[in-house]
Formats: sequence, C-alpha cells, structure tokens
Amino acid sequence: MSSAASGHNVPVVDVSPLIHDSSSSSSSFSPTLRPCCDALLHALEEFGFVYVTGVPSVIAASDALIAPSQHLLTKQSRPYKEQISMKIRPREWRGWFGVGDELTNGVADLKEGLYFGVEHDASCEQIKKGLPMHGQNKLPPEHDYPNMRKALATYFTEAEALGAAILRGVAIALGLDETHFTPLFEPTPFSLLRVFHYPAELQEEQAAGSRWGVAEHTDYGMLTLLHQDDVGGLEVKHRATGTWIDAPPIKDTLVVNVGDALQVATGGRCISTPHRVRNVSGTSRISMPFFYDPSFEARLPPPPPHAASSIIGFDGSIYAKLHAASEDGSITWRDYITAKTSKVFPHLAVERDTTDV
Ligand SMILES: O=C(O)CCC(=O)C(=O)O
Ligand SMILES: [Fe+2]
Repeated sequence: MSSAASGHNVPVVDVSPLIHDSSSSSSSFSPTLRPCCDALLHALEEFGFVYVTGVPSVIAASDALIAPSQHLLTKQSRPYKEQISMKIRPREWRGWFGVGDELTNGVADLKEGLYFGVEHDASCEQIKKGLPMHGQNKLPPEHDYPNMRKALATYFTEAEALGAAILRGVAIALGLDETHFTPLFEPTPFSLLRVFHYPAELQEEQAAGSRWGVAEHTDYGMLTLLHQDDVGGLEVKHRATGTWIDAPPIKDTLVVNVGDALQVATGGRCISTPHRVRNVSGTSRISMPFFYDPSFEARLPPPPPHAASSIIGFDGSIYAKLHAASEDGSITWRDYITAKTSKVFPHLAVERDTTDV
C-alpha cells in the first residue's frame, strides 16, 4: 500500500535550529529548538524515520560525492570496477561489490555498490593491531576522478556533524543531558558510507515481488543518513498499522532512520524500523546511505530486562546471543557489527570466529 493510500507519511523536520544553536544551557535555547527536538523524537518514535531539511552543506557535500560515484558505477566496465573490488584485502571492508554479492536476509540483493569507511593510515594503531574493517579506502585513479578522496573526507565530516546534532536533539527531547549519547562515539565514530546502484535492467525480477534491490532489514547502528536520487523505491514498515509505506524522494532533504543500537540506547523509545528497496521505475537508481555508528570499541548497554525481546530490533537474535555470551552483560560495537557483516558478505567474513552467532 502506498503512503498516500494508508494516510501515513514519514514527517519532514527542519533541523536548522539544532545546527545553528549550539548553546549548552537549556535556558538559552532558541525558541525554535525545543519544538524541533520534539518533532524529531515524535517521528523516530512513530516511524523510526524522518526527512530532515535545513542541511544545505550536507546536501552539497553529498552531491559532490554522488556525481563521480554514479559515473563510476553506471558508466565504467566491470574490469575497471574490479580494480577496486572489496575482494582485494577483504577484511578492510572497502571497495566495489557487484550485483548479487551482498545478501540481505540470506538472499542476494539486486544492486551493486561502493563501500567506504573512515580513512586509516597504514601507520595508525588500529592497522598495526590488525583490527577488522579498518583500512584505506579504495578509489578509482585520481586522473579519472580528481578530488574524490577529498569529497569523501568532506562528506564524512559533514554527515558526522549532522548525526551528532540529531542525537543531541533526541537527547534533549527525551529530557536527558544533551551529551547523553556522545560517549558512545568516543574516541571517534566508526562511520561507514555506501553508494548503491540499482540497475534499471533488473526491474522485472523485482516487479514480480520475489526479489529486492535490498530485502527487508533494519540498520545495525545508531543513525543512518540517506541521500536518494529522484527515482524512488524505498519502503518503510509503519509500526502501528504493519503496512508498508513509501518514502519517496523529497528535494533538499536527507532521510534519517534509527538503527538497532539507537533503539537499544533509547530503551526502545526510538524504533529501528524494517525497510526495503525495490527499483521498478525503469531507470537506474542511486542512493547513498551513511551510517553514523558508535566507536569500534564502544560498549553498548544491555537491553532493559523488562522489555528485552521487544526492543532489540529486527535481528534481536544476534544481539541477545552476544549479550548472553558476554561476561558483564555489555557488548562492544565491534562484536555486533562484525557478527552482522559476516552474514551479508559471507565470503568476506571479517572475523571468522563470529560467523556462527
Ligand atoms: O538504498 C536505499 O534507499 C536504502 C539502503 C538501505 O536501506 C541500507 O543500505 O541499509
Ligand atoms: Fe537500511
């Protein structure tokens, strides 16, 4: 059912008050700040999704990265893209993957894409320690795509600042200290960026309803910030009615959604909502999700006992098993993300000891 037919639409919230008002005392908040925080929380409680506006610098940074990525994905040959394949140094979890390589819910998605992470220099501590999912981003030759590495760094900076601002707003609306979620991101967020291409030629299989661009899933982390082009195809499950509603493109907005870790961190107030993508438009679709996630070694709180099964998200089984196996009841972000990523690219399992969770 479309959103128009169900009467439910993911709300649009202007978050510019949160970006421009950084005062740390509630008595000096601008008059527009609290309504903005309340609207954000309300959307994340009902839908787990919100469109944010008032973020021109993030949109500009995202446009600067999406243009070369789109060219690379839609215009270059397979051998060209294979030069930067994820299969090269697979534990680093970066580079290009082809249609059918990534599984959601055990089924191959009808999309290809690029994975990027925080840039790690070969001499940094994390690389020396051999941590999984750390490394250098794989980019096409600079003479073909000048400035792409710079555009990537700029987008990480902009998107992380927006993620932090939104979480400050959620904390204020929940009546918590505005820095409540900050420790989870220290010393640095473990952000990931993906650029997806849903080719037009694969639409017939999706129209039949048995295959998906991305099958139903929830996101793992705290917040996802999604730039989608103007094609559409994202669907969100509305908790109250159980219906699937469209989240169509809206100009100058980003779609923001709650992941499993934020659902846990808010005691189930914000919901990590199942969503999926189907491109039956007849044209290629490009999207760019940015995952604003905790630091790699951050400790995630155990779910409150009274509500354990209802707040641990769509893939609560992994979360619950990891908690049960941990000595003090807390798990690290590393535990959760490596267990999850081992399922989506089984042949690239980054920490083999966690694949049987
Ligand atoms: O491509 C999209 O619109 C959404 C992708 C998504 O849900 C994800 O990568 O987690
Ligand atoms: Fe997602």
